[in-house]
Amino acid sequence: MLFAYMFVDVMSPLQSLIETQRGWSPDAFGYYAGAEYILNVFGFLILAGIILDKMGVRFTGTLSASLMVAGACIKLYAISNLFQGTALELWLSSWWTSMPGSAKLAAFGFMIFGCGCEMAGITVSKAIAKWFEGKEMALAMGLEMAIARIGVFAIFSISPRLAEWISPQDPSVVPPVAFCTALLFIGLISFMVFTVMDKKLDAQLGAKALANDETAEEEFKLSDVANIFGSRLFWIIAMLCVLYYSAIFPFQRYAANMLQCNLGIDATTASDIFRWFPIGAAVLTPALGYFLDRKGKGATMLILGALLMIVCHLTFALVLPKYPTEWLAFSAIVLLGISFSLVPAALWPSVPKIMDKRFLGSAYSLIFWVQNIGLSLFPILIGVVLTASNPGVTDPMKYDYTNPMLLFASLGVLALIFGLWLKTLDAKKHYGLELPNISDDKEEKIFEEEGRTQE
Ligand SMILES: C[C@H](NC(=O)[C@@H](N)CCCCN)C(=O)O
Repeated sequence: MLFAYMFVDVMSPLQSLIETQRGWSPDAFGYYAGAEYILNVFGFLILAGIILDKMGVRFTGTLSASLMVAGACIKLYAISNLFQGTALELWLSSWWTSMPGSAKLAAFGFMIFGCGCEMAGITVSKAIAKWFEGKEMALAMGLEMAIARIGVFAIFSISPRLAEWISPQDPSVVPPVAFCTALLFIGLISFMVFTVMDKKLDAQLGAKALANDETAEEEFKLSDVANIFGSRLFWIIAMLCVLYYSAIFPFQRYAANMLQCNLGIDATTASDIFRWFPIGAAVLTPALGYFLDRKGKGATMLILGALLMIVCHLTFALVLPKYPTEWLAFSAIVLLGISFSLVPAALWPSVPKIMDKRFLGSAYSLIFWVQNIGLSLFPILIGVVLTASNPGVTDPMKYDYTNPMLLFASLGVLALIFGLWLKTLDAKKHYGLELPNISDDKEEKIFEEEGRTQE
């Protein structure tokens, strides 16, 4: 996942370079960036969940890593000199001319990569749920997410330097993309090593099940997908997820410019403030996972995370324009980082508590699917609101971000409502969302108590 998240953002700091080198306009860049989610939104993710539950973690993980490598290779070829002047490039450039042939083929590669990336995301979640059932599951998920956030932070720092590495006078987008493609190959090999370990775990679990005289797990059926869609709890979690993440990932794209416009600072200073957001989340998510494993309070963490997000986005919308100071922006970014630790740390480990093990893959994939719809639509909506709120503004340093930030804050309010609803339902129906994941202590205590009474 580290290498996948690095590949996702490898081109983000190189927008101006690809514009001068290959003629990608900001619009073309936007279409390319949105391509990551397209096939997922049009149903691939649903299929991915079914494949995961039918074929298992090992097959699906290998398939998803292979898709990521294939997509990355297509994108690398599209932006390389090798592709320039080929018959395919000339043909691709001959229609929808505002989107150069290289951008179209790169977007196609990114679509394939995006299928692999989200498929890998659900596979990893299911694999962690399997490996850490009744143990430090939230800590393991938190560490996995922390590593991914470090990847985002790292690639923002490495990518521009790699672009200048071979020829500082004539920077190119090829070395960073080639570097990340090579990392994805390493990721594929790592997953193959994991499949060997996972086979061993299955053998151990099988032996244990036989020893305990357990019957085989019930098989996944296609009708389970319909059952998930019919579950009110699924929809509450999915809505919370789409509303919360739509105010985070799309915000990430606009954050640096929003800070520049409010504070009148350059892009580097804005990035220097903003980078504390993924780093803060990387540090805190495993710590909160550790807390959740031992103390529980998952639903409360979701509510707190949504509340913090509302405070931060309202600060960016209403307070920062009036009191434009770097410390205020920095404080709000740090608070948002805390929020971005609370919600993911609590959300993903909650899914195995409310969904049956045999269709966990489909449950994750359907939540990702609903989330992907929001992630693909909200950047467009924010762009439209930003343009409509700034008629006649041509200087990109002079945008008024009040309305887009209020829109993000309102997503937080809706996420909060779903969080409160979830907590109320949990209190009534006892799904265990507020309970710790680790039951050993409890069992040991009961055992000790029983031992004492027997004595
Ligand atoms: C675990 C979770 N991942 C997701 O929500 C992914 N569906 C979306 C990743 C988007 C990266 N372009 C997370 O990262 O918290």
